[in-house]
Amino acid sequence: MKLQGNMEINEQGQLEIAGHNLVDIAEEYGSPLYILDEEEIRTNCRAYREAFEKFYPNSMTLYASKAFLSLAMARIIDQEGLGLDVVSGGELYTALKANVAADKIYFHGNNKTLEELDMALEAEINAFVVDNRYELDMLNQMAGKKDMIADILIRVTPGIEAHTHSYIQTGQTDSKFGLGIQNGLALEAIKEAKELENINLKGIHCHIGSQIFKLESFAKAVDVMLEFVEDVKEEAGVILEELNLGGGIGIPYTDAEEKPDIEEYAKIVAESITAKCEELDIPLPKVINEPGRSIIATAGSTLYTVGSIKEIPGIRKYVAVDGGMTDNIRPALYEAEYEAILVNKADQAEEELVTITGKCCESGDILIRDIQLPQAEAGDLLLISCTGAYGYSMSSNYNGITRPGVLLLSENSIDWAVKPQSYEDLIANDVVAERLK
Ligand SMILES: Cc1ncc(COP(=O)(O)O)c(C=O)c1O
Ligand SMILES: N[C@@H](CCCC[NH3+])C(=O)O
Repeated sequence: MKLQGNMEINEQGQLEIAGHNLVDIAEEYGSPLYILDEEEIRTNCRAYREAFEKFYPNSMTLYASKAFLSLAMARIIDQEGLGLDVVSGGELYTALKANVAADKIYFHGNNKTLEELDMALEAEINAFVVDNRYELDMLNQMAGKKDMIADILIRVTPGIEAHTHSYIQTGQTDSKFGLGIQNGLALEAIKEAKELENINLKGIHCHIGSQIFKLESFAKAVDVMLEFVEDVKEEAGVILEELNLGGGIGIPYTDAEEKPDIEEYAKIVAESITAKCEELDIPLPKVINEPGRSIIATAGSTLYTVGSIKEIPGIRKYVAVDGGMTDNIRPALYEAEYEAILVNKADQAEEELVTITGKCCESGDILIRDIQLPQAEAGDLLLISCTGAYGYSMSSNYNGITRPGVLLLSENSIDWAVKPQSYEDLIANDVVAERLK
């Protein structure tokens, strides 16, 4: 397994993160456990900030909260000078509770409820990324009642099919998100927005998908989006000042994948915008980008304890751990691949081929199919790397399994970003049971 962030193998052949021995961490905090390497989060944030400052200063990077959000995470993001993209009342609530300034928050979602729109209006967030005509009308009415003007971007689908798993492609015309450029729906919405009294249209947004390795896909999106900006100017007389290009840079989950470079991404985006604006003779827009995965994925890993081991002669050896699809749904949902290491045998030769399974009652609960590891035994500690994005945030209580805690590690501190759930937490909301006693 490639060592990520501040991982190191110590003299006893055990894995450490930010100088903390994970064997000791498991003893003190138990397993399964999500671990976050704070310095790695900050490094990734800085990489975006510095790259855009260098190549396109009129820009803002928002962290896509859906990848992982907690109060501590929101504070780290804020301290590093990034804004936040939220997609629900819950994420907005967390961001506000963490004291993130409202004008650094953008609100996404294809079906924001009226309560959520109201909450965001009251908070005076920077902008709504309006996904459809219904939302546009509701927002206009609600802002009108409050005597407010809602700043918005309109989410459009540029008709680009990014090279990624179909479940996480979002830029194509046949998508539940946004309004199509090619079929004219986006332009119609813009013409309507222009006429609405309580709406201020600042710009447009697109997100072509997630886990994208080909940086040219973003350049393609820039071209389509700016051609649309030009059309909007001609056809509706509206100057769109803000261009939000979404998130999506991939990260290498396995050694076989190569890391797209954040600086290279910013450079490609900046160069394509500058060239296209010059060609179309339109003003340079303010650029927003919203990375999630590439900020938090490599900073996170999951620590498990090995339990049962079953060998089916001539077929497969299953090594089961004390978590599974409840803490990481991505292998089951997207056939996502991961790498792992035996923490307490980190310097030993990888001598057997095994399959890592979880403990859920599902045959599909396999975390890693076919991985070379040192000889595993019950009680060994297994760490799966790069689980920081969409691990905890997509976790569930299936099979009555409690959500593991998220431990934030830095050189000088260890503390819970989120405490582990208890069995009591599982039944805390079962109110009617009282009557059935
Ligand atoms: C609108 C939007 N912005 C940003 C992101 C973050 O994407 P990623 O985590 O791939 O950077 C997503 C998720 O795919 C998204 O849907
Ligand atoms: N949850 C997805 C990506 C995010 C999709 C959000 N638009 C994943 O784990 O890869």
